[in-house]
Amino acid sequence: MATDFKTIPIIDVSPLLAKWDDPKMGEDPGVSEVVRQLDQACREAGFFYVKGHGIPYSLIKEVRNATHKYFGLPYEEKIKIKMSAATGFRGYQRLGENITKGIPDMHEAIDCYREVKQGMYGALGKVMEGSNRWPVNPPNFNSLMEEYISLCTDLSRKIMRGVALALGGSPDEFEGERAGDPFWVMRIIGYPGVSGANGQDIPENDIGCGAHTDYGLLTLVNQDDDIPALQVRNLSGEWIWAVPVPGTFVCNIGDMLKIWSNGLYDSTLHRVINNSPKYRVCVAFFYEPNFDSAVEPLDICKQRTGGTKKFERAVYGEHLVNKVQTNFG
Ligand SMILES: N=C(N)NCCCC[C@H](N)C(=O)O
Ligand SMILES: O=C(O)CCC(=O)C(=O)O
Ligand SMILES: [Fe+2]
Repeated sequence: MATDFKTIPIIDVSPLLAKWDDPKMGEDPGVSEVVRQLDQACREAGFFYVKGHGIPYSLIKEVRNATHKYFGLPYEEKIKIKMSAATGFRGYQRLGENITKGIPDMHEAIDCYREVKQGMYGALGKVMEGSNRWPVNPPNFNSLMEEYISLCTDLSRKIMRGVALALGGSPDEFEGERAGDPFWVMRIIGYPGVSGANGQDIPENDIGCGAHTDYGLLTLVNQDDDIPALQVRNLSGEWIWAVPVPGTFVCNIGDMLKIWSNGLYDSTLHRVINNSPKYRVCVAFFYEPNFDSAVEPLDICKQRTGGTKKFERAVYGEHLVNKVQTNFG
């Protein structure tokens, strides 16, 4: 459960990354210190900044630059990769198309998901079947994003090994049937600056993305360096800014980790408001359980929270499909 945190901690994960595949990683003093910080951040805020992650700043920047270029194209160009139920909800959605708690969000986006081949998960996977839709402009967008996805997947897996230790488990707690074959989601998002929606026949409001929690395990947010817009809600309902810290990712916990941890860690509400005159982009990478993973409180976490389970079992793929279907009406 989130507390009345006022700031979001910064965690240097480099000691964890150096030892991630060492069977004795839990005994390493550097790793133990990272694990302690992860545990505190996950309990208090459900949000932290990650530094020392090893993903080159040049790539992080290039991903955002390419995103600015794509959203800067004329609508007719962007809509060539339109998202629909027929594409497995992959592709471009215009401003106001995504809905949060009944209100259209003032963002446009490209949604991408791990590929789901026909029949891969039976009826469970049907809605998400499809391959990603990539723009031809800017050139190399596809390969750039594929490289980025691969690095974000590796980093997330390693952070989850630290989280597993923080929960008192073995580093492999989230491997295998749980998240050894992680589903991933990536949202490439653009938020017009104030008045940016003018002339597009879209109802104006100032909420770029309404208050929500993320759906899976961990999110890595790559946001523009110069525009504060992401806000995180603390226990008393104050909105705390996750101001950009160049070179870091904002990392937060999703709904499935809340369940697995039996509420030791919570998926914290957050929202986006771009009050600046500048167009803001964010590339959010979501590291999630196996699509068909049945998620229920871990025994080690139940023991630490009074012995009873606080959440019912959820199948990750069902949770995702429910969300996707309500997001687009
Ligand atoms: N895959 C993730 N986490 N996407 C987050 C989107 C949040 C907004 C969405 N309309 C909602 O209400 O969930
Ligand atoms: O734009 C951001 O900073 C965060 C976006 C977000 O919360 C999401 O897509 O789930
Ligand atoms: Fe989010």
